[in-house]
Amino acid sequence: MVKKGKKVTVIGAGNVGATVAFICAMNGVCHHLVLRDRNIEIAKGKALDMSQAANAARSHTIVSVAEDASEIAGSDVVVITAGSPRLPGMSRDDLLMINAEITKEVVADVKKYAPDSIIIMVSNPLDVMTYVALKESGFPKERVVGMAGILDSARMAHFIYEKIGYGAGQIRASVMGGHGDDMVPLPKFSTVAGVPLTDILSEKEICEVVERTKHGGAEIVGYLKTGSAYYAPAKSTAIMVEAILKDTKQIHPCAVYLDGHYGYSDVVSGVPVALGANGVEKLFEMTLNDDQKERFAKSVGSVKSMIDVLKEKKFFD
Ligand SMILES: NC(=O)C1=CN([C@@H]2O[C@H](COP(=O)(O)OP(=O)(O)OC[C@H]3O[C@@H](n4cnc5c(N)ncnc54)[C@H](O)[C@@H]3O)[C@@H](O)[C@H]2O)C=CC1
Ligand SMILES: O=C([O-])CC(=O)C(=O)O
Repeated sequence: MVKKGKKVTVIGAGNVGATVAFICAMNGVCHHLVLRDRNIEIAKGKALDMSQAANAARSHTIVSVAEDASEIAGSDVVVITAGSPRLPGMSRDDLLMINAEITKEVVADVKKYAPDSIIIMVSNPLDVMTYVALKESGFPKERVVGMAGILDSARMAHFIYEKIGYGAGQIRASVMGGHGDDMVPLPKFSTVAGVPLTDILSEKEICEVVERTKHGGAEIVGYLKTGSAYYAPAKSTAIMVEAILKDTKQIHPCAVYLDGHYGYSDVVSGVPVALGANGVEKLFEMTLNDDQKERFAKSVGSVKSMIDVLKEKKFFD
């Protein structure tokens, strides 16, 4: 009997989505990778190009296009990157209404054709879109998870490296909270090969790293002009896909539904979770000091206020 292979669908074959697909195809993370986009021609061209790259890489991953939504059936993981990116001068929150409508539309297909999948949400504003995906799919909270914390932590690690000039690849930075201007970098939980960051950098240098991390996305938008970052976002997303498909149960910061955790309910925010075959296998509640609690409260509050805007507009009815 032929064993069923792992299937990953990426909805939104733009910069982030296509790069996620490319990384997964090159690394043979799944057997079948499906691209879906409202622009079918672009998706077809990219799928063909990637299929040829997979052959060059001797990867077993088959890349195809779902011209009809029904072709996403049987997906183990669905990555949603459909939506508009921001342009210079915009905040992620400015994408709220346009991307909420797109998310609602594509999640309806996921609910109908891939009801047993795990959704990895990427579109911005990330925490609110993860909430929208959860509510519109009706999936258990463990099967809807947003990508942001791995990216924000990687950015912080890079900025730490730029300050100290050594330890590349050994820096473990920690960021929690929402993926917005109020995100919560945690220098006290960050280390370089186990050496606390607070023993390596001065308070002023740490403040500079924290501020640059908070605006890490905008910095890249400022250079690219026509959209936002995609290499680090795509790699961060592929790490989540792999953790789920390989059932690694490794701990990553991800955006998940809080149900009393850290004292918050009915909201999504970034916290450390173990990812595995069931999606979010475990959520970790870290002991925060007063400053960290205050910053986390502000971040959760920003996400809640956007969810309230959607509720006021009767978006979920
Ligand atoms: N969570 C995070 O850390 C990050 C989130 N993002 C977000 O990811 C999203 C995608 O960014 P990019 O790939 O750079 O944008 P992009 O514009 O390159 O790609 C978006 C794709 O979505 C497609 N699309 C739009 N509506 C659709 C629909 N209804 N059905 C199917 N496909 C649809 C478009 O045709 C396009 O190909 C943006 O919202 C961006 O803000 C980007 C980087 C990091
Ligand atoms: O900055 C943006 O708009 C895209 C994003 O979320 C990021 O790169 O962190």
